[in-house]
Amino acid sequence: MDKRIVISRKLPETIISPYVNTYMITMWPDEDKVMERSSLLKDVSKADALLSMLTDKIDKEVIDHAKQLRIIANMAVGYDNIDVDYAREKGIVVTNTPDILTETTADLTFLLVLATARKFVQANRYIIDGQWKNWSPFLWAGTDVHQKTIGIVGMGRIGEAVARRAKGFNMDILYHNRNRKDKAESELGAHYVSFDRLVEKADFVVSMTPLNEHTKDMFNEAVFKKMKKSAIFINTSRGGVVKEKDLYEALQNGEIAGAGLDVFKNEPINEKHPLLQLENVTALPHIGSATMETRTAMAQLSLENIDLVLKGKKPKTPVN
Ligand SMILES: NC(=O)C1=CN([C@@H]2O[C@H](COP(=O)(O)OP(=O)(O)OC[C@H]3O[C@@H](n4cnc5c(N)ncnc54)[C@H](OP(=O)(O)O)[C@@H]3O)[C@@H](O)[C@H]2O)C=CC1
Ligand SMILES: O=CC(=O)O
Repeated sequence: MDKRIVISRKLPETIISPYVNTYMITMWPDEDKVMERSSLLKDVSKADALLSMLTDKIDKEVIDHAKQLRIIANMAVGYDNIDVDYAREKGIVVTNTPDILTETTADLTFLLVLATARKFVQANRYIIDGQWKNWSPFLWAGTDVHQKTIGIVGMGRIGEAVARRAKGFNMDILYHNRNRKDKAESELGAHYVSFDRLVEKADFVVSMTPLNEHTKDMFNEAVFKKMKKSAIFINTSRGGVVKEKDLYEALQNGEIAGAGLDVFKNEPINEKHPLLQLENVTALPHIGSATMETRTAMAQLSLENIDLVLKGKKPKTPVN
């Protein structure tokens, strides 16, 4: 037992137990509090492996503190919280958790499409608050999802899984990527269009792109102005792809009809944030992949990657 794994959030014992006789494991004791920066810096200096969360900023400072770190296993598919290039420079492997969360995240994304279109959360709050006095013809009338046009920006693993759900609702599927996806076009009947055409034509604009220097703030004032006034914007990728002030103004001024948001620029978003005051926003606390099955699989894959690298083998899901 000479190798040390640092885990930056409390994980269930059942997930950790296969490794406790092989590795020294230092685990942050809190499930819902981010590991303090000072503890991260201190612990990483002695670690051979770090199992990080998307809430940990793994930047040059952290990497420079690491003296013998061989792997950063991020318990997420997105890795915009990690300076991957610097890790590579230092010979540290970075891994993520692709595929195993695809269907779960697509379910949540499509849930946001439906919930936002049908004002699900607002109608639920209305009945619980005792405001329902009568059935009436247009009470909480939303908009149809079936047979509408969905536009997916970032037609990758999750984007395609969202498109499969949209096909089941007889939707027209538009998508935009930097590269065309022939299989998605032939199997799902998805149409490749420019970003501008997608935002102009779609009834539901869904963001599924990773956050990077090219996608940062890609949904901004000019883009919201191009959307239909009836359009609904869904974001399950990263808050950083949206200029939230511009989104707020578009929603407030009726330039678009609604938004379903699982992710925000600063998480957790403050409950007083202007976006959360709008009736036409359905908001969730970054729970795209949050099912017991999927989160367990993500933690297990992260530990498998660590185990492989510490045994001198190739990890299953490297990003660098
Ligand atoms: N809310 C949540 O809980 C979750 C959020 N996520 C987020 O979803 C993201 C996507 O995950 P996943 O589908 O597995 O990733 P993939 O890498 O499979 O898909 C991302 C897609 O985005 C496209 N893309 C990249 N850059 C651009 C760009 N500049 N413009 C347009 N398209 C672009 C890529 O295609 P191309 O290279 O051809 O452009 C690719 O097809 C993650 O990075 C993460 O941020 C993931 C899981 C859960
Ligand atoms: O946001 C979640 C992820 O896996 O990325």
